[in-house]
Amino acid sequence: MLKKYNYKDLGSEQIRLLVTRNADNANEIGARVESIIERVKSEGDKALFSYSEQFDKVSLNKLFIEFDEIEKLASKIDESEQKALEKAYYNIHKFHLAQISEEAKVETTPGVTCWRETRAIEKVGLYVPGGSAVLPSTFLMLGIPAKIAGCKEIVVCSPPQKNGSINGYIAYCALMLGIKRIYLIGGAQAVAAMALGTESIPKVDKIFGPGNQYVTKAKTIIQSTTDTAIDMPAGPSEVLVIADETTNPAFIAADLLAQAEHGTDSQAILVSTSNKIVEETIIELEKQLTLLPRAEIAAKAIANSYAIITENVDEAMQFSNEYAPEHLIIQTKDWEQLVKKITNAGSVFLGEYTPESAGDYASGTNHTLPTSGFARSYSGVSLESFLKKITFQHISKAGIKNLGPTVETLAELEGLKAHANAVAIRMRD
Ligand SMILES: NC(=O)c1ccc[n+]([C@@H]2O[C@H](COP(=O)([O-])OP(=O)(O)OC[C@H]3O[C@@H](n4cnc5c(N)ncnc54)[C@H](O)[C@@H]3O)[C@@H](O)[C@H]2O)c1
Ligand SMILES: N[C@H](CO)Cc1c[nH]c[nH+]1
Ligand SMILES: [Zn+2]
Repeated sequence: MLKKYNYKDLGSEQIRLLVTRNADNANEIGARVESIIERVKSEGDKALFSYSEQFDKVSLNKLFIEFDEIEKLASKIDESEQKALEKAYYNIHKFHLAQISEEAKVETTPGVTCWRETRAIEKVGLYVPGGSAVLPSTFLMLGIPAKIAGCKEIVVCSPPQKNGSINGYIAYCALMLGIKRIYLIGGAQAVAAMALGTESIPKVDKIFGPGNQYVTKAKTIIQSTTDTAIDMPAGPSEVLVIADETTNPAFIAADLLAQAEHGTDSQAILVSTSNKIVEETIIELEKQLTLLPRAEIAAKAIANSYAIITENVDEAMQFSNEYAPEHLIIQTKDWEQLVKKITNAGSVFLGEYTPESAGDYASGTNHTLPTSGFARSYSGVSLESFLKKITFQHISKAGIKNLGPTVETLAELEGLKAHANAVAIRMRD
């Protein structure tokens, strides 16, 4: 069950260890992923067929399914399920559409105009996880901003099901998104295939999407070894709940378990000013766990998690900022006062009636978020993730006369005469 610590008893080294989420077998995962990437590089599709047999236990005869099959699979899902996916689509679309922004042109010096224009990243790869649970919600979280951005080529990979196909929910999302082909590949091999290209899988410019430790490791390796970019490291799910003496322990337990059920390597942290609430949450966790189909997975994740008791909410916030959680839930009576004090978090859920699950599925925000402390430096996926901003400038004849001497002086002081000449040559009458 949840281990308990008193914040005031923790030294800086203990805090450092508590906020570090290194997997026990990180070296083994790294070595395995490197060899998967190498094999995809040298063998292409052949390696992909082989890894599907090895890891997904499926013998595929083709690496993708196309529109006819997607349409057939999508038609089989219940109307109520279609409606729920459509409602999620609508809200996610509305939130991401509002992220379109225009920037003004700026005249920095008379005759010198600078501005930025936005262009979509042309070829993007979306990874939709499907190992322990199939996540159509993730398909919407990635596909909707990619479509709004106007990406020309959208390559989608998701692990094959045991029948060598995909499930109807993924198919229904593909129909809504207008995506006509889905590649049946999972894990590190999918990331490698999209970064390097194979006979069947097109190489892309940027890879998006969450996944387990193999997927996340593959993304970080390809980011530094190929010219394909990634959105961020978005690995095993995490949540940190800040609670005080007024928080409902049943709500806390429910929110902790919602992330714990994703995988045994998920983390669910409670930081509370009240020991009583922590004790009651532990009782609630035990009660609610017994009702979950994925109780075994969730129990293991909870065993890897902990509760911290602090003197006040400011101390709780301080720990949360050090931990930099993927999801931060603040359920204290004065949650408004803590908002400005948040410095590191992927996505924040405020108040008693804001479960994190709402953001996972349908409130509108994106659930593809940085984990493992990367919320200190990365944002979650948004429309911007699929866009590039290109800077432009135009300088008139009068403008170069105004700016030229400054550029010449700076070029001279750096000893770069050719730079100075490129300006001087234009300033002669
Ligand atoms: N951070 C986020 O934004 C976010 C969002 C959604 C989900 N998630 C996380 O995504 C993860 C999904 O994980 P998953 O496993 O269910 O699906 P997944 O699709 O990420 O991984 C499945 C694939 O892993 C590979 N694999 C499995 N065992 C392997 C092994 N021993 N060696 C090499 N490769 C192996 C297989 O190729 C398989 O197809 C969860 O940890 C969940 O918490 C994170
Ligand atoms: N909580 C996950 C992000 O860490 C997203 C998700 C998908 N489905 C359910 N939840
Ligand atoms: Zn979730």
